[in-house]
Amino acid sequence: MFAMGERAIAAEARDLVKDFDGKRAVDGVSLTVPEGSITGILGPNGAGKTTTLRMMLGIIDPTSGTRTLLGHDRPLEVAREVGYLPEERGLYPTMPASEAIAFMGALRGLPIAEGRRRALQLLSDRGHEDWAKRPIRTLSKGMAQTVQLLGTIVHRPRLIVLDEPFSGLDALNQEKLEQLIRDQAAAGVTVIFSTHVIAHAERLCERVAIIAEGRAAFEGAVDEARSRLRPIVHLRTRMADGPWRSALPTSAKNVAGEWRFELPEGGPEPLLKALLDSAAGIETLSIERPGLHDAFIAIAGEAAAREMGHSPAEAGSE
Ligand SMILES: Nc1ncnc2c1ncn2[C@@H]1O[C@H](COP(=O)(O)OP(=O)(O)OP(=O)(O)O)[C@@H](O)[C@H]1O
Repeated sequence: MFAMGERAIAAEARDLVKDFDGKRAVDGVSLTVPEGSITGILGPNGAGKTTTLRMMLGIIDPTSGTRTLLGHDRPLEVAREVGYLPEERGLYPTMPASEAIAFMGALRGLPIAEGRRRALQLLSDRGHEDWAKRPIRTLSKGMAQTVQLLGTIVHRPRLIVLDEPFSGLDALNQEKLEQLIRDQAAAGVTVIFSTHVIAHAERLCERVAIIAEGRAAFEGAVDEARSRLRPIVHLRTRMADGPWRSALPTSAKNVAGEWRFELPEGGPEPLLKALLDSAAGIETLSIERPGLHDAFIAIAGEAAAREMGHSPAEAGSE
């Protein structure tokens, strides 16, 4: 394993390409995942997120490009140290929940007796001890998904890869999942997850890869994506007009009485001085840092953003 600055790298992809039947599904995606970080792969449906994750895990081979997982360039060699929640959820319907968790651990080399012990612990830590004996088919979809998620971490992997883990969960369970992801990262586990909901990535991720039409439009720190955009000024004044207007950039737009514009390079002081000198009467003034959603639009374009479930309301009902 090599380092990025002072940090070890848990996973890395370089120029991954995947063709299916002559059609390019992934077109040169690169990704650097520092150990212990939470990294999001963001993009609309069909962008190539699942295919990228499968290549990184070694489930499929890339047409070209390279990847390393926990220092190995044959990812399956480290399968026991990896947890994977695939997009297609599925557990044996007749298996009791605790058995399903232990079984998933056994598939990754955890002795079944230890798996059973940990399964009960994982369930009771979350107040779900009553689920333990219930066959999967008697659980709701969200409950079954939680069980599958616990099965993904029962063998205490160093790296977990979650494909669209939030979809199918209600708002409360999405929040619990966010906490689980944070707890895992705090314990030193590296987390990679894919999503088409920007809000989850914004709240959780240190780094993101924005994928649109198979290409990585951006890969790096969330802060770096956001800092590509200038802060936005919102201003309301009592006076509709006055000499202060010449301090506004020409691109300023007035939306229902409120001026909106990018903070000029020179910072807010010249504007503030002009407003005060000409007694514009400031009613409201705010300078907002753009969010990841604004950065996503700037990087991947309006069309890709429209395909994403980006509003908080949508994020809650995914
Ligand atoms: N096994 C396959 N054979 C043929 N085409 C495939 C295969 N797997 C994926 N594709 C195609 O590759 C493209 C990217 O799919 P992928 O599942 O990676 O996207 P995604 O971003 O994960 O989207 P979603 O969230 O909808 O799964 C799509 O056009 C898909 O139809």
